[in-house]
Amino acid sequence: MDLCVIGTGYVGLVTGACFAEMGNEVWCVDVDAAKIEGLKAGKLPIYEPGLDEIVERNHQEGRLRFTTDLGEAMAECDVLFIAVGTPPLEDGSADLQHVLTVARDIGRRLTRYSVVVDKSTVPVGTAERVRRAIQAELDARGVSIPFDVVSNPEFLKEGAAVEDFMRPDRIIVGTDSEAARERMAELYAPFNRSHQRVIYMGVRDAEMTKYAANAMLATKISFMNEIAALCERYGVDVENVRLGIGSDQRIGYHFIYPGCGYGGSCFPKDVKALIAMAQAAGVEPEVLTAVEERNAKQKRVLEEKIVARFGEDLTGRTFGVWGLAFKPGTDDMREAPSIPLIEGLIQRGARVRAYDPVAMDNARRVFPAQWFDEGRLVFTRHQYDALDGADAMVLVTEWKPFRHPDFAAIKRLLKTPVIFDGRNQYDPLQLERLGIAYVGIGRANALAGEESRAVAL
Ligand SMILES: NC(=O)c1ccc[n+]([C@@H]2O[C@H](COP(=O)([O-])OP(=O)(O)OC[C@H]3O[C@@H](n4cnc5c(N)ncnc54)[C@H](O)[C@@H]3O)[C@@H](O)[C@H]2O)c1
Ligand SMILES: O=c1ccn([C@@H]2O[C@H](COP(=O)(O)OP(=O)(O)O[C@H]3O[C@H](CO)[C@@H](O)[C@H](O)[C@H]3O)[C@@H](O)[C@H]2O)c(=O)[nH]1
Repeated sequence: MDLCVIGTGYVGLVTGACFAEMGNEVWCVDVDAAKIEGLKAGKLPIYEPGLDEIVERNHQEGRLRFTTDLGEAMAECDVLFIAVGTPPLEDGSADLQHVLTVARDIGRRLTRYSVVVDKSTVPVGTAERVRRAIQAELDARGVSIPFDVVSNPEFLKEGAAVEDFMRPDRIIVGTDSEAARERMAELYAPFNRSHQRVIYMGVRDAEMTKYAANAMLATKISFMNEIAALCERYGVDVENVRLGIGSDQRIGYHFIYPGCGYGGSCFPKDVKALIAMAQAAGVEPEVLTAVEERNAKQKRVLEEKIVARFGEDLTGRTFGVWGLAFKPGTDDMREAPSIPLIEGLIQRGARVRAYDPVAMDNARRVFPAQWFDEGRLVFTRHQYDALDGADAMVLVTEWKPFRHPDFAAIKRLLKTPVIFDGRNQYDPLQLERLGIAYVGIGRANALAGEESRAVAL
């Protein structure tokens, strides 16, 4: 099939590349000329494991093409994916300006029956707004061309995007049109070889399904982070509790890892957008608000633990931070817990030395240039350089090379052997034996103070 994917970010590029890999002819369109030029020259705008290989192969073989000219792409395609960003507005609701701009652009160029597929995460009712925006342009042109708008939300995770796209748990297709359903069935047929993965439903049902999925996952994480806080007060190791409850199939092991808060471009914004949708509909979003508040607190937890140990004023202290990206496997810094942590430490007078395997270029744009100029924030070439002379190590993102490090080297490099483990990667007892103080999230010794013992007794 001939497809056009509009928006060449994390979702658009993966969608385009994976459909091309399945033998389709794909045009990827973006307004960002530098991104498109880079892609034409074989330079990927994002880090995503395995993506470079399929982009390169399909580009070379002519199935995957890049352009800033939507008209050029639409001349050959009649399935048009919208995969542009839907960032939060001030009030938390989703900003649909890019989606609606694309809809108008499509309406100005439509020449034959086409299926417009909304892959961006959008509030219930957006497909209808997209339909109206396209129709308004057709009316302005004085032409009558049939088209359908389908909701096909994306569920890929960054860091595993290609794998998730190629082997999805499910593919949600929201449409009331038989013609559109047939096109989507044909397009997704290669992904259904082992079993049927497509779930058909109404357009509005599909739009809500995406938000409900992300909100449920965020709820599991915030719930677990609250349990972790309780565990600390009662001298309980939350890691044992996690294993204990995860073994119940009704709960499961996924998304119950406590940590220093969820980040990324999806959970924070989608929970906020769902809260805004609830408020607009007169439904009190009690659970969602709590999920959001717990996460905001959780992003301050590492700083609080550092302050509990070193005091409010961190002048003269240096902290070695491992991991900047919001999760391993990506260079995405959107809503990363490392941001408030580093800002908090530097504002308290500390210096920070940080290392991330792939996100340092993006992270450099997040923090004030002055901090780098003054040496208050240094990005190092190697993970161990970040710890050289630091008062403590802080693990924020659990990249694989951080999971089983050389603790003897860590102890040698640190001024005081203390590890703040924001992802509960390490064994507190092992570190204790090595003479390294350990502070995790919800671990039995996390407070290591009288307060925790007092409550436990
Ligand atoms: N990132 C994820 O893991 C993920 C997963 C599932 C769903 N989503 C959803 O998918 C959507 C896209 O997310 P993303 O992370 O890929 O965003 P992104 O910011 O990485 O990419 C969006 C791209 O759209 C381009 N764009 C903006 N306006 C355009 C226009 N008028 N015409 C053509 N291109 C335009 C931008 O230049 C950018 O390259 C969002 O709604 C998001 O919530 C994201
Ligand atoms: O048990 C867990 C699992 C995740 N996280 C954190 O949650 C955030 C999000 O992680 P993850 O869901 O793996 O990455 P995303 O790429 O943001 O993917 C989510 O958001 C996408 C965009 O909507 C959806 O498509 C995916 O299905 C959904 O998992 C990260 O900060 C993780 O560190 C935890 O703290 N504990």
